[in-house]
This record gives sequence, structure tokens and C-alpha cells, in this order.
Amino acid sequence: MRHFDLCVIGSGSGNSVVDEEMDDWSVAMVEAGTFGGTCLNVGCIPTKMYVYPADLASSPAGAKALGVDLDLVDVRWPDIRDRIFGRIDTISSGGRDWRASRPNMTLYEQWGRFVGDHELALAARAGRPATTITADRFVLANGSRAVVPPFPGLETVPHVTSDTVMRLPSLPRSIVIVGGGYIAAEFAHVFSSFGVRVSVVARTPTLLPREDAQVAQRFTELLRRKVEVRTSSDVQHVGPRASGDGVRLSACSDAGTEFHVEGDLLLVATGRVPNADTLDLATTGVEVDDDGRVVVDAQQRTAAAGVFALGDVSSKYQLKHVANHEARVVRHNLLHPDAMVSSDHRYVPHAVFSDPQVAAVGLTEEQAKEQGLDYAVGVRDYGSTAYGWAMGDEDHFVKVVADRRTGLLLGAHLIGPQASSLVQPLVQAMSFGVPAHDVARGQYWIHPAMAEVVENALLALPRPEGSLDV
Ligand SMILES: Cc1cc2nc3c(=O)[nH]c(=O)nc-3n(C[C@H](O)[C@H](O)[C@H](O)COP(=O)(O)OP(=O)(O)OC[C@H]3O[C@@H](n4cnc5c(N)ncnc54)[C@H](O)[C@@H]3O)c2cc1C
Ligand SMILES: NC(=O)c1ccc[n+]([C@@H]2O[C@H](COP(=O)([O-])OP(=O)(O)OC[C@H]3O[C@@H](n4cnc5c(N)ncnc54)[C@H](O)[C@@H]3O)[C@@H](O)[C@H]2O)c1
Repeated sequence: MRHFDLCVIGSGSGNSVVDEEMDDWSVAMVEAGTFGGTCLNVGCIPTKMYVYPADLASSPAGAKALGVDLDLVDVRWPDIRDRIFGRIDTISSGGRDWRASRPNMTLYEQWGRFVGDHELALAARAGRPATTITADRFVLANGSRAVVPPFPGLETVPHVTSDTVMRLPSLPRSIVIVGGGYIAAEFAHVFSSFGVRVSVVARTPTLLPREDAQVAQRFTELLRRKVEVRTSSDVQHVGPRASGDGVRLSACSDAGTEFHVEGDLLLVATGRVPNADTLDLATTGVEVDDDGRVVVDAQQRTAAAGVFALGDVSSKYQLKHVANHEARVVRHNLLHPDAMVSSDHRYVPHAVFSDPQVAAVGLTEEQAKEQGLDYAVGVRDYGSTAYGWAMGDEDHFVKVVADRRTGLLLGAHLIGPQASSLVQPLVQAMSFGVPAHDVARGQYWIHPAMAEVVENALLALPRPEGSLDV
């Protein structure tokens, strides 16, 4: 049985755990799927590479009101798809080949599961025999997978998840999306912008239900202008349309009304679960919580000595920037066991790349209220700033929540163009403990840039006693 200094399961953020400082370690990397993991192959990167052309394709609608008449002539789905995967597949295979060529590294492209303490069985797979390896240290970086609820009739209709929808041979004429979270919001934008008729069915009263309520409400209203959105609705049954093809989804609203939506294809976007259950962890001492996540401490250590975990398999965030941060912490802690560092999950931002974009960090107003905090809120519309006038914006806003006593930000919630970038100075302020008024008045804000809406939302908070408005 071959023994290694380190074994990493999963080549997503797990891949970045191993660097040149480990050149004198023997390392096994185990990857059963496509090298590079979710973000590169079926997640963040290809979705955003679809969102950008979707933003272009949807621009005629906004341009008309500004006196510019544009026509969308065509959306060449095969060209869009092939540009994206022509780029991504090359990065994945290049990364794989580089890793496999490292003298201290053995890449096992096989499915791994534990059969004992620090002992991993690798299943046989096309030309690769079954084997078992051991290692002094393990990193569990094996991610999460899409959940497909057992909707009655699902097996009778063409359905996809985010894993498969991006490689469709052609654009459907219509699509039904079940779910109201990130993936539903992003693909509703992509497909509707490409001219596909989209119906979204969500069981919550708004889409993006974890956002600040004002943002979730506004997002739902705005998406409704472009696509059919059915909220507070439970899926009852799916089956083919009367014509025998496609999808007819039957659902029931909270008010008890039954309805049907139809499309060529069904996209199931109902969340992701950690892959901890697929590792047979019972023999290892690694603990798993009630939500199926590997339990880690602040240093990313599991309950089993020498076994670390990172990313979606152990993190409630399911975000790539969190997985990457945790990978850096794990790398440091593997290399410096006597001087370990902790992960910093204080101010984790996120963004939804839909139309409009949504971005946030910290507490929602509802959470601040629930926690009994003495808080103040500042809200400013994009349309109240010069750049907002330029865009003719009437729909979008920035909202900040701050501690009334200290003036420190508790949260920030943005809905509108470039929200994913505009949120960054607010993440910075929270991370470095700069009070809201100092962020607004302690630096220049370029006029008349879009970022002035952030400045103005900060200035809409009550001014701290004794501060000068200069
Ligand atoms: C459609 C979509 C869009 C997204 N967009 C964003 C975004 O814009 N921004 C953002 O921050 N996050 C986004 N995410 C989330 C982000 O992709 C994940 O949080 C991140 O990729 C998780 O990284 P990871 O290293 O934990 O897991 P992964 O990258 O999933 O890596 C795990 C790897 O382990 C392998 N594996 C699993 N089990 C085994 C086993 N037993 N044996 C061998 N190999 C195994 C898998 O094949 C996989 O390659 C998106 C996710 C999806 C699905
Ligand atoms: N921009 C980004 O950062 C980004 C983009 C896409 C995905 N992601 C990550 O991927 C993860 C998965 O995305 P997602 O959109 O699938 O998950 P999500 O958790 O954002 O949303 C899941 C949705 O499915 C609904 N749902 C769950 N079970 C259901 C059921 N049985 N019937 C009907 N509806 C049901 C939920 O109410 C929710 O609206 C996210 O948690 C996110 O972390 C991130």
C-alpha cells in the first residue's frame, strides 16, 4: 500500500493547497471528476462567461429610453458555448497535466472513500486499477453537489441542473426553472436575455429570500418584468406537455391555487449539499453536522488528527472566495503546525450576477432587528446620483446598516448595475473597522462615478456627534 505525506481529495480549491513549499512532500491528489472542480468547470467562471453576453444581449431594452435604438439580431448559442468551454476546458486540462507532471505528486483520477483511519480506497476506473493509499495528513476538499428533489414525474421529462445546462446543444425556446436562489436568478437572466421564454417557480414569497427583505422584494419585482415568476409555490408534478415533448409543471400556490407552466426544458436549481456523505467517514473520526457538513474548527481541522477540510464540504457559505481563503489557511497550517492561523469568516460578501446584480455583506436589517441591535439605516437610489441620471436609473438602490453608537457598518445591500464591484469598499470598511462616516468623508469619491451612490448611502446615516461635514 502506497503511503504519502499528504493526500488532497478534490482538485477545486484543494488544488491550491499544494505549492512549491511542499516540493519535498509526497502528495496524492484524488479527483474523480473534471480537474479544477466546480467553479472552473461548471460554476462561477462559465456562468459569468454566459452572464456577460447576456448583459450585452439585454442592452437594447435599456438603450431605447435613452434615445438609442438597438436591435438584437441574433444570439449564436453554439459560438457562445464554444468560446466559453474552449477557454475553460483548456485551463482544466493544462492544470491537470501540470499537476500530473510534478515529480512529488501522484494524481489519482478515481473515486476515493475511506476504509480506515487515514486509509483511502480508490475505485477502479477505465485503465486505472483499484488501489488503497494511506497518508499522514488528509485535506477533504471534495465540495458539494446539486440537489434534485424527487418531484413526481421528473424521470419523464427533459431536465438539467447547473452541471449540464451550460453545454446544451442548442438554445431551447422556453425553459422552466425551479428554485429561487442564486442559480435560478442568474440563469433566468441569461436565458431571458437570449430570447428564451423563462418561467421561474419558487416556493418562497420572494426570490433570493436570504437577502435583505427590501432587496429581495425589489429583485423579484424587477425580474418579473422580464420573466414569469411564480413565488410561494410548491411543485406538485411534472410531465410532458400535451404534445408529448417538453415539460408541463403543475404547482400549487400557498393560497391554494393550482397552476401549470410549460417549457421545452426543466432546470432544477434547488440548492447544493456537501459531499461529506460520499466519503464513508465513519471509520475516520471526522464529525459531520446535522446539515451534512464536515465539522471544522477555526483552523480548518476536523475532529480526526491530521485531517483538514475546506470549501463546500465543510463551509456554510458555498462560495469560491471562501473556499480559496480556507485553502490558504489549510496550506499554512499544514506547513506550520506549531503556528496555525484561523479562517476569517467575519465579513463574507456575496454577489448574484443576474439583472439586476445583487451584492451584500454582513447583517440584513431584519437580522440587526432580531439581534436587538441599536442600528440606523441609510438608503440611496442610483437615480439620486449623477451617474444614475446618465443611466436613467429608476429601479436600483444601495442600503447600509450601521451601529448607531459606534457608526461602524453592520451590513450593506446593493441592487443594481455593478453591485458586485460597488460593494467592495464597504467590505473593506467592515474588515478594517472604519466607521461609515469616515469611509464617506475620509477619502475622495470620484465625481460623477457610479460609486457616488455608495458615498451617498453612507452619508444618509445619522452623522456622528461632533463630526464635521467636510
Ligand atoms: C452554477 C454555479 C455558479 C457558481 N457561481 C459562483 C460565483 O459566482 N461566485 C462564488 O463565489 N461561488 C460560486 N459558486 C460556488 C463555487 O463554485 C463553490 O463554492 C466552489 O467551487 C467550491 O469549491 P470546493 O473546492 O469546495 O469544491 P469543488 O470545486 O466542487 O471541488 C470538489 C472536487 O472534488 C471532487 N470529488 C468529490 N468527491 C470525490 C471523491 N470521493 N473522490 C474524488 N474526488 C471527489 C469533485 O469531482 C470536485 O472536482 C457557484 C456554484 C455553481 C454550481
Ligand atoms: N454568484 C454566486 O456566488 C453563485 C452563483 C450560483 C451558485 N452559487 C452557489 O451555489 C449554491 C447553489 O445554488 P442554488 O441556487 O442551487 O441554491 P440556493 O440555496 O441559492 O437556492 C436554492 C433554492 O431552491 C429552493 N428549493 C430548495 N428545495 C426545494 C424544493 N424541494 N422545491 C422547490 N424549491 C426548492 C430554495 O427555496 C431556494 O430558493 C448556492 O448556495 C451558492 O452558494 C453561487
